[in-house]
Amino acid sequence: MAVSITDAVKRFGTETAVDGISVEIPEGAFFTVLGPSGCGKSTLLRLIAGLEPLDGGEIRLGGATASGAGIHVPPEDRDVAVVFQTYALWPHMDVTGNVSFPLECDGMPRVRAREAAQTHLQTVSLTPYATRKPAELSGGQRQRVALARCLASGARIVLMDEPLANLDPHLRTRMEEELAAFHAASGATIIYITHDQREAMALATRIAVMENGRFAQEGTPEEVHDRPASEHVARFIGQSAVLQARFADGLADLGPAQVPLTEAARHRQGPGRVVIRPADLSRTDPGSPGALRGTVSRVTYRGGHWEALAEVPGLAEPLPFTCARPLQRGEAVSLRAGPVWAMA
Ligand SMILES: Nc1ncnc2c1ncn2[C@@H]1O[C@H](COP(=O)(O)OP(=O)(O)OP(=O)(O)O)[C@@H](O)[C@H]1O
Repeated sequence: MAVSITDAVKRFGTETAVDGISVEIPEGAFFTVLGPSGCGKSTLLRLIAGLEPLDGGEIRLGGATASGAGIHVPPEDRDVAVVFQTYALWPHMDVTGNVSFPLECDGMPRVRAREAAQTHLQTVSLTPYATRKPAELSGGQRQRVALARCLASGARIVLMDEPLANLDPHLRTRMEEELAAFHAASGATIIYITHDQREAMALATRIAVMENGRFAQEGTPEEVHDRPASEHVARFIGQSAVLQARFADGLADLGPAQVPLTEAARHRQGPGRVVIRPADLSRTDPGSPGALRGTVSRVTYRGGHWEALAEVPGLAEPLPFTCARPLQRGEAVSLRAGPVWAMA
């Protein structure tokens, strides 16, 4: 395992920012920690980097204890590089210097360090900017300098704290592709923090959804999206309606209609809740069996398709669905659901 965390605890005064997290992060993973502001994401990253001491538990990097009872390996002695939201570039050095300087500090002769920097700048398509100062670069280019510096460090574990947060949406999408390419080129284990679930889904091989200092769920993007373990996870990842239901014989009785459960949820019996996402809903005839008949309450054009909500009498929340043609508020709509995921 690249990173093994066992019962990690970090307190600030009376507040517990990290509250007993355990996780195994395999070599080469792109591991995303997703959660709302203040849930403890940055603190967890700082613990892994060694920027904060642990109050309890253990962190092992590459099999060796880095933080634990009586042990705290300093950040510079961990095989870890950190990319921050603010890029942390040296303003007085040019792009090449920003990449080569850490290598020189590690004892590499100046000429060799600058040659190595050029190779990494080529990887992130920054060769034409090698002699510019950070102030003469766009946000995306500055972030690429930070990535080149990471590549140069040769660190096997790269920690990224919302590295795209300061970029405009268009550039974010492009940088996501560059991060995926960076991951492939470096083969490093990446631990990536974000509160943007779309970004987490796009990049991660595994996602942990964090809530109040704990991992509410950890798994592949498909697992946390399709089989959320709790209402918090269901609501944090993608659009959904979470509805009370009664389960029997592979069906969820929602009141107005019965809908089929997914294979993995078919064993459920008794009361519980279902998660209905837009992909679970399709238009149907009002008279067809299982039809959920309602009224369109909101319509948003999303370029090529429309996102809408339907209020269905007897359901506590509106159903989110997508449609290929324009709809009107107040229009009658019939939807067929399923198979849908069930929670206890
Ligand atoms: N140095 C500190 N001293 C005191 N409290 C702190 C310190 N660092 C973090 N905290 C508290 O710990 C909690 C978790 O903070 P953290 O920065 O880890 O959250 P986060 O999930 O990264 O939030 P954001 O997405 O807003 O950056 C917060 O309530 C915060 O106020």
